[in-house]
Amino acid sequence: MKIGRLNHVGVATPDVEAAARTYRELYGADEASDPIELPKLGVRVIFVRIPNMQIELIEPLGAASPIHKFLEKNPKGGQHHMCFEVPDIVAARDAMRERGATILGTGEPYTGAHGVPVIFVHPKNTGGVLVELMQEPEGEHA
Ligand SMILES: CC[C@H](C(=O)O)C(=O)SCCNC(=O)CCNC(=O)[C@H](O)C(C)(C)COP(=O)(O)OP(=O)(O)OC[C@H]1O[C@@H](n2cnc3c(N)ncnc32)[C@H](O)[C@@H]1OP(=O)(O)O
Ligand SMILES: [Co+2]
Repeated sequence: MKIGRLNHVGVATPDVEAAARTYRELYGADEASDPIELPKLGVRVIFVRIPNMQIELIEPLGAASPIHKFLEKNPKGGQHHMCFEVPDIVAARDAMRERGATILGTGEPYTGAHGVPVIFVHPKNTGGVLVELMQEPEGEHA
């Protein structure tokens, strides 16, 4: 198993609309989704679409949000994770385990913000970088 395309970089922020405005006004990145609330995932998201990848702006949603603590430590926000596509998320999870990595949560892939299954690998396994792996969307390389 080897990781594929960088699908998105996750950026945590206290305010996804304000952050999207910055990417539009400072960098001309003017293709962005409306805010999307994902209560089961504990985040509110705006996708800023740039060529070949996205910036996933995420703000906490609900008391149990997984990014609360991150924003306590980084009140203005910051780079949060990188997400790579894999052809088979279950095979990828198994390979990560075989290679000694810690899969976060229950260890089972679950549906992420793109409607496909994802897993997260603990930052300690990647030199302090939180890595998300996501099932390659259907027809990606059609
Ligand atoms: C899934 C929907 C969407 C998508 O793309 O589909 C998203 O990507 S939503 C993104 C938000 N969801 C997640 O991040 C889920 C996985 N994350 C987690 O389970 C937690 O955030 C976790 C365990 C990575 C950290 O949780 P927390 O900060 O509450 O726990 P700790 O303080 O114990 O952290 C342990 C250790 O990790 C360091 N840390 C925390 N967050 C990050 C980060 N984003 N990047 C790098 N390192 C991080 C933290 O500082 C601790 O380090 P230590 O040296 O032990 O103090
Ligand atoms: Co993500």
